[in-house]
Amino acid sequence: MPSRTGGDNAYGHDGRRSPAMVSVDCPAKTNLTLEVGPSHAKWGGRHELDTIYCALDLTDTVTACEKPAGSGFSLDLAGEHLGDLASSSSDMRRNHAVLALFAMAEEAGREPDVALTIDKRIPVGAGLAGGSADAAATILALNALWELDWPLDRLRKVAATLGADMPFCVAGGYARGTGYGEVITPILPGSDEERALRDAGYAGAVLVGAYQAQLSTPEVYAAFDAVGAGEGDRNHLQQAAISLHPRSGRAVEEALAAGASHAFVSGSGPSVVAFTPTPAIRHDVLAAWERSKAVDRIIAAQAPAVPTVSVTVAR
Ligand SMILES: C[C@](O)(CO)[C@H](O)COP(=O)(O)OP(=O)(O)OC[C@H]1O[C@@H](n2ccc(N)nc2=O)[C@H](O)[C@@H]1O
Ligand SMILES: Nc1ncnc2c1ncn2[C@@H]1O[C@H](COP(=O)(O)OP(=O)(O)OP(=O)(O)O)[C@@H](O)[C@H]1O
Repeated sequence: MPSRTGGDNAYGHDGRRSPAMVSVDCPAKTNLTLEVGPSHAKWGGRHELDTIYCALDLTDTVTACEKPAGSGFSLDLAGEHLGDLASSSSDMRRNHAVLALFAMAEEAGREPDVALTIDKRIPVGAGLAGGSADAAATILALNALWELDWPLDRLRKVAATLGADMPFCVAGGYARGTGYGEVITPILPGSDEERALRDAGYAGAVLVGAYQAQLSTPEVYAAFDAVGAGEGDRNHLQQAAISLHPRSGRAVEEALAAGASHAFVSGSGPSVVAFTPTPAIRHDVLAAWERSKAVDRIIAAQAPAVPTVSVTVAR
């Protein structure tokens, strides 16, 4: 579940002040397992999935503020690594955060008069669901800004109209995803399944190996249709991603050789995630990647993580 600061009494009932600004830190995701089945026309050609999602505390921050009635939306992007979002041809109206604003406005019967800012830290086009995290953050921010107080299920329904990963990103943590990835069964803290994931080493410190290069998710699924899953791969898209971006394969091998308890291509790639159970192993994975230049950038994170919602009330 998303956590919330600003105090339960800050807004929401008669006599209390309304939110003026809402900021949401939304985690990136990876897939601890990703089984890919056949594609279906009814899902626009998307493939059947059975996956265990895991959120990482590598976050983007989305801030939403009310604008004057009739003034429309605005979007500001900040960050050192904006990938293809930085290009002048990048259309703001196709940004996942803006699509989420439109979807929420329609569902709530409101005008999208909102100023959005995104502080981007999640690498773009990296298999880390950065765009989905921004959309999920926007949905959570508007739920608070507009004092909708919709339950998670309703927020997830809006998210599912926008993309496969988005319903997971709304609450993060660990969860099983089925359907085309949008049917979410949470794996709750303290449950047997959660303990099993932790015992298997899927918790704690991770290193994310990131790249300047992006991979297109549809192209990776198309490559999967051609090459299939690699033998023994828990991520069925790994072989396809590596066929398009061989450096990811080298980074996985080096992390495993350096002692990572798990190392794999994240989702559709090209990023690589390595679980590092001890400081010594973490040091060795870092050293291996730095020496070989198998990745362009190394980001430290923790797993799992949940979104946080911070509300500032009007003065
Ligand atoms: C690779 C993953 O990140 C793993 O969690 C997701 O499956 C992709 O999630 P996403 O980027 O939110 O995907 P969407 O935006 O819904 O779909 C983008 C494209 O990816 C492919 N796609 C996506 C999901 C899915 N179950 N099967 C697919 O084949 C389709 O070509 C689709 O047109
Ligand atoms: N807010 C956003 N952040 C990142 N990418 C965005 C955003 N809005 C639109 N996009 C577009 O979406 C494409 C995929 O970006 P994203 O970072 O979500 O990839 P990804 O992590 O590989 O996605 P996934 O793992 O969910 O398939 C990019 O080419 C980018 O232009």
